Amino acid sequence: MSPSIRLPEREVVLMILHELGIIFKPSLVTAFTLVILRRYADVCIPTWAIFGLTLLSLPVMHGLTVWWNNWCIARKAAQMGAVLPPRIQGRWPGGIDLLMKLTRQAETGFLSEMQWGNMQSVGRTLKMDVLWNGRYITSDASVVKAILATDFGNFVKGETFNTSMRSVLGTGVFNSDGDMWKFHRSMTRPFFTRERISHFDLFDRHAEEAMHKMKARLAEGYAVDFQDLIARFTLDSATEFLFGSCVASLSSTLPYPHTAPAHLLGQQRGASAPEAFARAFAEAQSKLNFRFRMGWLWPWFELLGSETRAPMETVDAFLDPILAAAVEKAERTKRENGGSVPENMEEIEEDETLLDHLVKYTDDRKILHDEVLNIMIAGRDTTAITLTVAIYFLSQHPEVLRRLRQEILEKVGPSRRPTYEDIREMKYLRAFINETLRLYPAVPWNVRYSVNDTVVPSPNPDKPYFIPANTPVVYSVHCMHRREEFWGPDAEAFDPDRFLDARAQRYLTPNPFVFLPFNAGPRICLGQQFAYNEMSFFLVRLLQHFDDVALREDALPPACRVPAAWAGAPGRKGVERFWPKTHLTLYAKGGLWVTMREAQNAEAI
Ligand code: HEM
Repeated sequence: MSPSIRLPEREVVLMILHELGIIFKPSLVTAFTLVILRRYADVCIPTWAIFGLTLLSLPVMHGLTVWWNNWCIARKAAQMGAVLPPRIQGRWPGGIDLLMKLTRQAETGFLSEMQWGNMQSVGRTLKMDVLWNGRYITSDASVVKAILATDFGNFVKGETFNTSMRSVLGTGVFNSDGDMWKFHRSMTRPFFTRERISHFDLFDRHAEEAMHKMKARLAEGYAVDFQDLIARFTLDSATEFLFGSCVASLSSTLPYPHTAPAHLLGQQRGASAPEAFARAFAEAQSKLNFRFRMGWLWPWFELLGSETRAPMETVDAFLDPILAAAVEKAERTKRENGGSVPENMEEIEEDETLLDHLVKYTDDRKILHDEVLNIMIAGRDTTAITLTVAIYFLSQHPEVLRRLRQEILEKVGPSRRPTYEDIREMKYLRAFINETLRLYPAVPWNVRYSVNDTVVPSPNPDKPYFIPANTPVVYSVHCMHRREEFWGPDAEAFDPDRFLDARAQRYLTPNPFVFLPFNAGPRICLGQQFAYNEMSFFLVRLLQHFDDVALREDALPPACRVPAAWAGAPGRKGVERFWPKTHLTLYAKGGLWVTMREAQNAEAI
């Protein structure tokens, strides 16, 4: 067989057969019934009529099924004393125009723009019918609270989500439910103790290298793509934290802006293994996002082979030797100990990495692979994009930068390494990070599937919204974080003080579910404290070295610049100078190119 021929994955074939079965079942039943009637009941039906009725049965039965389903839903809602949320319907059959609009918006629009518009016009929770399938969409904190916490058992990631994500996430913690999820979570949780997550040596080495790299490039007279730089920092930190050996992505050449001379741009061509890994990782996540948007239709786009296979081959080529070495090391240790396994698996030795820890639980390469990859996705891109947006905000708000530096210099001074206690006491720093996470949460959109028929709060306390079993409920933390009723009339403004002044007591304290960058309930982010420490540490180090940040839009390729037509649009769309996009996590289109000024005299701010 020629290597260029791509065949569909077995899973994709099965899904398509299943869908074909659903679509053509009415026609098959009609044809079968008519043939039986003609043959055995002597009913005179000409062949052309059998063909015609079989064809006609397709739209008729489909229409009847949709009508019947809607009728059942309305009846069950009434029985439960509930109502249905407002509905967004397309003009074309099956809401295909909505799907096209969603796709176009994802490509050319501002983050969440279409759904934000829908929610502003019909309400915080709505139902959208795409391809004859209803999905609920919400930015209501009380609904999100029900999904994630109070009615946790009734909302799962679900089989549909699991299947579409499996070729990348496997059955790791992000992509499993029930016992498998509990197993992943319980074997990973002990690793995130305070002692572990405040080992700052690791961050310090990589942060110093990142500063050094940045200074060298700035000295050459070029802007730096901070998104790329920080992704290397988090990749090196994550691999060292997870595997005990870092991939040294910071050691290879940083990208030059597209305007640099050809000989410099040429240096970037052959990507190093870590770079290839990072790129493949991002590509695989983009494919997953596409699948999610397409709903049940996605397998049809992968008839010629899985879209994630190529990027995952690159990812696995990078991961597999690391996993093999860890399993081998664990087996060696076991042999040296006369074949015994540690008695208390929760006990973690001083120099133990997460992978060393995981191999105590299992030597199943697939489980190890999935778990490590999930933690990489969970921990690396989220932290990197939050720091990227943080730097963007520093470039736009010099007064915030000045206050932040002041706090850093007062607390830590111009060169000392910050400690865990320093970071805990730096209130403005925490408020700054929170405000960044509020306006641009790293996971802006998420989804859960209902297990049983259920209800969630609506604006009318006497009439909750009904949600039928097995329905996707898509929740947007990004939209929730911008709602005026949850954050006040200045919800769209960037202002870290809202976490420190009376606004915190007024809005956040009585309703903590309005701020959920790390999720909530039993599936709350395991790495939250690790992330705060890593991000705080990096920001302290950065502002000890630099005292000014300037955004360099001229270094962005023109296609990645914010469209001129957005100027003056309502909300953040009208003011933003970077283009926020999302696959599983958020990213800045084309990167975030900046120049920074080295601090000459840190005491003189
Ligand atoms: C700014 C940084 C971070 C943000 C905004 C963030 C956000 C989130 C969110 C929203 C979820 C829920 C996903 C879902 O259930 O669908 C999550 C889960 C998770 N996060 Fe984080 N995260 C961050 C950093 C980290 C780090 C550094 C690690 C580990 C090194 C980590 C480990 C995890 C894990 C293991 C889960 C899965 C929890 C579960 O499903 O039980 N995260 N995170």
